[in-house]
Amino acid sequence: MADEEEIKLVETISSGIETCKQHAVCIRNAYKSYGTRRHPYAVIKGLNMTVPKGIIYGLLGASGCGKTTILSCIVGRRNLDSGDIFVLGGRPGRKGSGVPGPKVGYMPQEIALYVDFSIKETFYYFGWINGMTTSAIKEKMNFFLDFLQLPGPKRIIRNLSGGQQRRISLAISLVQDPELLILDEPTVGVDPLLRENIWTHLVKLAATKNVTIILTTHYIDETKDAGIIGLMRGGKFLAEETPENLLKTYNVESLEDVFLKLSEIQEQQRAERVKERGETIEARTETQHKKRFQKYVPEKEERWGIMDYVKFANPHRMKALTWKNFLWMWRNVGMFVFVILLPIIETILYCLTIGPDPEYLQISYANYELNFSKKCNKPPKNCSFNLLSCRFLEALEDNSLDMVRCKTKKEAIENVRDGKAWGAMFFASSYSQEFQKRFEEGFEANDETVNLSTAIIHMDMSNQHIAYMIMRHMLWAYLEFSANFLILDPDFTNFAAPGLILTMIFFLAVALTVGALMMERKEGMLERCLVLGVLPAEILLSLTLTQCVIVCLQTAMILIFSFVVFDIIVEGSIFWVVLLTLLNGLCGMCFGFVIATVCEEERTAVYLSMGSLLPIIMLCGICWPVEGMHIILRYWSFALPLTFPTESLRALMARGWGVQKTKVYVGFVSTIIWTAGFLIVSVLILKYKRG
Ligand SMILES: Nc1ncnc2c1ncn2[C@@H]1O[C@H](COP(=O)(O)OP(=O)(O)OP(=O)(O)O)[C@@H](O)[C@H]1O
Repeated sequence: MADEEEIKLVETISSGIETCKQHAVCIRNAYKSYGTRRHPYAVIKGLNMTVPKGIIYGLLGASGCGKTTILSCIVGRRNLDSGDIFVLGGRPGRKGSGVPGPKVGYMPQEIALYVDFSIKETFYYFGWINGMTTSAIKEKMNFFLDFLQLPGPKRIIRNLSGGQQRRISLAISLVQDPELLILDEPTVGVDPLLRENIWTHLVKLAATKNVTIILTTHYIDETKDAGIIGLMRGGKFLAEETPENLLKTYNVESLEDVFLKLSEIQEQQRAERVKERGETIEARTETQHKKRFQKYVPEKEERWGIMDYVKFANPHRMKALTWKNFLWMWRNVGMFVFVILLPIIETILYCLTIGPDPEYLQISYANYELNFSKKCNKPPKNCSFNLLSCRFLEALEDNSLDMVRCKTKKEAIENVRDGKAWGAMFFASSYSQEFQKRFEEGFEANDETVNLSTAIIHMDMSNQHIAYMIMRHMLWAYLEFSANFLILDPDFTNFAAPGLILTMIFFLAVALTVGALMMERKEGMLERCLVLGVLPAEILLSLTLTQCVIVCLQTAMILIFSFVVFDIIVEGSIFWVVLLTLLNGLCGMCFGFVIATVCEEERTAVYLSMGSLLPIIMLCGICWPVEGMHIILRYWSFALPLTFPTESLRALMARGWGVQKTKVYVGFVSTIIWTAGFLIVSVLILKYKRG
């Protein structure tokens, strides 16, 4: 018996769903909450909504009651926690439903327009997104400019009033003649006469073209012309009726009074239920809903196949998106010139600041072999051959060291203590003589000979880098002086250049894409485009295409300045160097996409991209060889996107290796894997990040 009842219940629900699908929009037992799983905040609580085709549906309710939430579920940008929703016969967001898509015109609450574009450019962009021809768009634009009393088509959106911007937003949602029109507060800030005209136009659209219109408004009485109004309070409808029936049933003068009466009744009922059963109406309905739908077996849905993910890049949408990106760049040309010049400035700064040895570092010395009467003057040039201390000092004296002579050892040490010199050096009075003796006797030389033939050095070690640099310089000078032996200078500029080139390209691309995508999200444009059926992959592809132009220019600038102007060594094929650098720019772009899609706030995105810069520079072997890091960090380092490419570029540039060497091609493979990974993650986040 119980089983029969259950079967009957399931049949009733299934046939109810079939009827539901005939309406333009049909929602049953909808629940939606925000917040966390532990602390949910219910906004929609068991809501039912029926919107027949070809009518105007006024969705009314106090601010914060959940109207926008319902609309975003209808256009497929948010998911219900439970319940059923059908829009134009399908479930929004499901394969083949057509929602999101051009069948739906959506005017969000935010302006959602590119404020740097003109009115005409805005119409063109949205028209092309919807697959319209340019002449059809022009015709529509002229009609709306006249109808909505808008200024000339060349006016820039930024310079229009708030009301004018909203009217353009309204016109844009109507441009493609959608089957379903969703308008979130279309008449805010609009002159009463124009509001009347808008309503007349909407009524005409519904009557003549069978367009279904759902709109929210705070002006209750303007909905007298709506076919049905839904009065929403406490996450559900108080009533869903024609305005005439509501006025008649409750025997009042205005819809405001109907709302007031229904709200009072709802409050009364709530109090009674709590008193009677000790539970709220919502709690009871929610429990019933759960029980009922646990038994309901949902219809089989068509699954998304792999080809559905691959089949993107619709030509008209790609044309519109790419055109929009280039136009946006053109409108912000100053910023983009700066972005292209930035790598040149960075390369120049890098080559001039990192690597070259510090110059004119003062060293005080006391040479007891010479008997100068003047205090602290330079060592004499062309001193006699047998004064070896003098020859050593001559070898030391170049741009790096400034040898300052002192009379006594004490004076030289005091100079170091006072911070006037980085080191003090002394030669005994018999230095040359003892040096020759030591040279002749070799290991046989006694301690006294060794001591007197040694140039003693005291260093100020407060700045280790400078101290080691001076010591290294002295050692070379000594080797040159003693054995005339030439050692190659291990140049830090050339060591760090590959890593720095990749870091510059990578992070400039990150900054560029984070900026572009966050801008789209901030202005509500992303949401608007997604509702029109633009695929996340198309948005990312179009951004990649446009940003690629910038990355190519940046790469050219960096490489020309590094190799041509600053003579950074490049022994290997320049083709592979350029290719690896460009691939890293692409990888940076995709990393930027991940950051921009993960972060809700622009500020968080900036922190995340800046915060990732320093660890990557430190851990990817850019400033210091990976082999010199702590063992744990070494493993961690290999899991970062710039480590292998840096090694690869270093091998190409310094060693002149070809791409067939493992160390080189691993850099390319690693970059490609990271790029694909970042891209997939960002497409998935864009696709599934809904409320
Ligand atoms: N993303 C979100 N995260 C958490 N809470 C949210 C989110 N979006 C909306 N809310 C909350 O849900 C409730 C309903 O919001 P919603 O925007 O749907 O109301 P509304 O009826 O459209 O309001 P208004 O008329 O002022 O636009 C509000 O209390 C709001 O603070």
